[in-house]
Amino acid sequence: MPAIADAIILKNGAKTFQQDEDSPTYVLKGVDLTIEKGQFYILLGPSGCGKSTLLNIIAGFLELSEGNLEIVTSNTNRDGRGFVFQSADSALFPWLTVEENIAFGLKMKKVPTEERKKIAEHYIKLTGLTGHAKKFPDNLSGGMKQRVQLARVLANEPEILLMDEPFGALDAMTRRSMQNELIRIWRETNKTIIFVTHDIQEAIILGQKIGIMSVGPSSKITTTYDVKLSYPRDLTTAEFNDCYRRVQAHFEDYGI
Ligand SMILES: Nc1ncnc2c1ncn2[C@@H]1O[C@H](COP(=O)(O)OP(=O)(O)OP(=O)(O)O)[C@@H](O)[C@H]1O
Repeated sequence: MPAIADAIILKNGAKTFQQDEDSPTYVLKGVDLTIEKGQFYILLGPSGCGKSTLLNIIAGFLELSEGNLEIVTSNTNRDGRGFVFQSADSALFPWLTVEENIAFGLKMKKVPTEERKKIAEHYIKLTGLTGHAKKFPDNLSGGMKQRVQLARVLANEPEILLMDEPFGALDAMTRRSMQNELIRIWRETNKTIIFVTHDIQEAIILGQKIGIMSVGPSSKITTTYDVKLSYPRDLTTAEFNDCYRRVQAHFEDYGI
């Protein structure tokens, strides 16, 4: 048995949305991907290349047109995967408080009230929401709303977190602090994370491994890049800049 188990293995994955079988347009084609358990993996690529499509396939929201996807979790249903959307506004229920939003999935699973409360409290603390439990989403900042969304996903105890540009709509300072928070939470929970972004700096701040996608159509992961820098990562160092240049060079090869 390998020391580190694989969590996600995709072989020769392809996706086409076109119904016309004679001339299918492939959004994704020939995608190979292996993500280890506990790894922080970044899917990095230009706008429209198919990052969200690939993440949605891994989430089980979309079917592959070709290829084979293996998700290895001890949980056999979709609960093994938790999805954090780009917009917390559309993901949260505005008529529920922070703690009710976080406990919502548990309520649906008929977890007893006391246990629900305990679990919600734990994730409120973990995501830095202490003191905000009784507030409604409309009374929270964008960063706080994303914390609630993350807490709600974590409360369902997924082994794999799938995050689709979750900080894309935040201002630069909030975004930086959320990146730091996410690294802390990842290290405390040992989750496998797949994080989609088109921002090279964000990819290097967060990821252990970066899967670089080519421009679509027929996009695939052309290169994987191991980021060897220790956490927390310092953007001002020569090592960080060197890493940035190397990743950027992959895109320059494609004229982006
Ligand atoms: N349901 C769909 N039906 C038809 N085409 C789709 C559908 N979903 C996505 N596409 C197309 O697939 C391509 C990839 O879209 P996708 O949203 O996955 O890219 P992305 O890399 O996540 O983009 P962005 O960074 O802008 O969010 C786009 O050309 C898009 O128009």
